[in-house]
Amino acid sequence: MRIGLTGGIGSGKSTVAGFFREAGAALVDTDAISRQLTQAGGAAMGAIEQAFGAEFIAPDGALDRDRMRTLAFSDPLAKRRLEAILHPLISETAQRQAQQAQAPLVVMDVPLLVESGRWRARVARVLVVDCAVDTQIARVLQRPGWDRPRVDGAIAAQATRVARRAAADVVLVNDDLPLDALRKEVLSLAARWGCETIATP
Ligand SMILES: CC(C)(COP(=O)(O)OP(=O)(O)OC[C@H]1O[C@@H](n2cnc3c(N)ncnc32)[C@H](O)[C@@H]1O)[C@@H](O)C(=O)NCCC(=O)NCCS
Ligand SMILES: Nc1ncnc2c1ncn2[C@@H]1O[C@H](COP(=O)(O)OP(=O)(O)OP(=O)(O)O)[C@@H](O)[C@H]1O
Repeated sequence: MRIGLTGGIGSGKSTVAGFFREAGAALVDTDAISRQLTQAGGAAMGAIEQAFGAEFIAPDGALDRDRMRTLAFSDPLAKRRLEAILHPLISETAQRQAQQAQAPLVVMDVPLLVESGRWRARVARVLVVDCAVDTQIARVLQRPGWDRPRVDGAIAAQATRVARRAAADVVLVNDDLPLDALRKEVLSLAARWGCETIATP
């Protein structure tokens, strides 16, 4: 069974994905695919340099993520140009990884599942990790390279909580939830969706 895992920036998707992996699910992580495509020599780098110029390439040949983050989360047109390059490549790679996965449950971690029309038909269920915007902001501000305007820009560029929850088959509320309680909820979902949990939930 294939499920889509989504949520706003900093909601806790990667944390939830890690618990699914613990339960024996295979993970397809579109953020990780995007980072591979934009490493030095990555399949998207030629088109990115052509579209944005050499100043967006770091000295090691990878995408200059700090510079692109600043641009993409303040300039919607630039973000769309970047997505036009990356999304078809991310989509193709994610489909291939999902087809090759052997596990009974395949979890596709797609931050933009609700925003982009292409994912819903590919998954049997949509699991949304939801939390308050203030929680998202506090979590993302802990990361190096992020400041308040960038966090606000990223949140504004994503679906609203209401839209995301409307697209959900299951919502995991991840505000003030101890990690162990979150883990238990994920292990029981994994069991429901076909994983024999290896740990006692
Ligand atoms: C703008 C970039 C360079 C910022 O890089 P950075 O290392 O800071 O972030 P990272 O890639 O780890 O993403 C972190 C989070 O940002 C949010 N985010 C990323 N891309 C987007 C986007 N196009 N629109 C809205 N939010 C986004 C997601 O919540 C994601 O989980 C990078 O996110 C990027 O290349 N984005 C375009 C590709 C994309 O749309 N990826 C989403 C996977 S479908
Ligand atoms: N229930 C929780 N209790 C404590 N900390 C949490 C909880 N859930 C998530 N976090 C922390 O919040 C931060 C963001 O979580 P995570 O990286 O899983 O979010 P994400 O949705 O994958 O983010 P992004 O959209 O940027 O990829 C991490 O440092 C994580 O450890």
